[in-house]
Amino acid sequence: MDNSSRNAIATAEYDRLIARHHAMRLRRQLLAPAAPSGAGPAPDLGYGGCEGYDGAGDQQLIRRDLDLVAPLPELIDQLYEVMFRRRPYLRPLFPASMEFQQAHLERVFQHLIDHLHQPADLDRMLRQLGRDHRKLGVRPIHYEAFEEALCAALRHRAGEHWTEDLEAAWVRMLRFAVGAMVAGADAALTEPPYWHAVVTGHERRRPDLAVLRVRTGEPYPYRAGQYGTVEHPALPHTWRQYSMGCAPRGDNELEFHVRRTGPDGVSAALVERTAVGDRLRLGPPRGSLLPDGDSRDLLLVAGGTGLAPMKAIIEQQALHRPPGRRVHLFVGARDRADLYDWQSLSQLVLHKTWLSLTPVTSGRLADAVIAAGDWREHQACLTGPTGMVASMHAELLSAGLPLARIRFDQLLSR
Ligand SMILES: NC(=O)C1=CN([C@@H]2O[C@H](COP(=O)(O)OP(=O)(O)OC[C@H]3O[C@@H](n4cnc5c(N)ncnc54)[C@H](O)[C@@H]3O)[C@@H](O)[C@H]2O)C=CC1
Repeated sequence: MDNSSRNAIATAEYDRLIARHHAMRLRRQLLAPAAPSGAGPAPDLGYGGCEGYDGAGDQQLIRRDLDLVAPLPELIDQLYEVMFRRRPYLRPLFPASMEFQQAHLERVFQHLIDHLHQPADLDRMLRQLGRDHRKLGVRPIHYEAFEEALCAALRHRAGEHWTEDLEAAWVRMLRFAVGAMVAGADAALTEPPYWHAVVTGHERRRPDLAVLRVRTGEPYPYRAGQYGTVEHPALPHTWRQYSMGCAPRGDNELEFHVRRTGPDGVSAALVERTAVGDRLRLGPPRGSLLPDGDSRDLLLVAGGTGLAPMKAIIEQQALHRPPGRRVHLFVGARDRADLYDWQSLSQLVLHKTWLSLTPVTSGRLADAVIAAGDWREHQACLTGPTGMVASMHAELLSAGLPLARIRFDQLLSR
């Protein structure tokens, strides 16, 4: 059997699994006593929200003994090895190549450990993650398998230095995270776990870059500046994040800007092996680049395909903009030819006195932004390569912009 038939069978099986979950979800909903929408934590896990959880205490314990179990990539490697050995039936829920999955989990663990003293912020992020995990067919039982494998991996790595205290702190952190994820998944019961989409446009703007338009069957409920995950039929169970490059529209059409990062993978498939009429699946929207209820002037700094969410934000501002707000967009590109969306940006900027657009195609993007003005009273949003976001972040902080007013998507940067 060739790869594409195998993939087709795997996808069909997966679709059947998801359909079963849909049916169970519906049944639960019909049988459940009326609950307010967005309600509640999963009662079976007894998740009572983040109140009462001493995240700062666990953070201290975990950090104190982190060397015993570090480096994280090896801990995670062992965790998956144990999990798939003990429960091989879980393997098909994961992509063929585990490399990205492992790196993603490493970022999640690191983010958890770094922010455990702020459980309320984590709670919000984890609920979104739980909502997102519905597309994978993840059930609470899978989290048990994960916890069992994590404990085995921790013990193995710490060896004779293992202590009950250390394991207990990790387990509390994990259960807090799982509780929030299950609560997030349950609160999203009324929406599909993923959306079907058909490609309606595919423009190869650079040898390694395409701008795609897709149309979802059901409305895709996102806000400008958010991102979603995309699965290509050639790579089942492999989901990659891309920001939506237009504001929500009535016709359910979305835009994605995709640069190929390597020879294989979802980005390469989307750039090189995708055509109008192809079908994709989208996971639920995530991210909170643009804060609600703020009317300050906006400083938007985008590097490369980081332009996509900024374009969505500008389109949104053109529709609903707090009175008097000005918006400054800086776009960094490797060179002029790499300003792949220039035509559309120039159109967007026409007749908008509140919007200014500055391309930066030589020198450091951060230097150009800092030299161009006083940003201390602005709300800043940063998107693009991790190094660019990090340097822009540091420069804006030292130029006097408060930390709370510099936004970027932490788990998005590679
Ligand atoms: N919402 C978001 O935060 C989004 C983030 N992205 C990320 O943006 C990146 C875009 O990649 P490309 O289009 O290939 O960008 P690119 O490599 O073409 O870089 C774009 C700009 O960033 C600057 N830059 C690149 N690396 C830098 C570094 N280490 N330090 C300072 N400046 C740097 C370049 O000089 C250039 O001006 C990807 O990593 C993607 O994951 C993409 C879309 C949305």
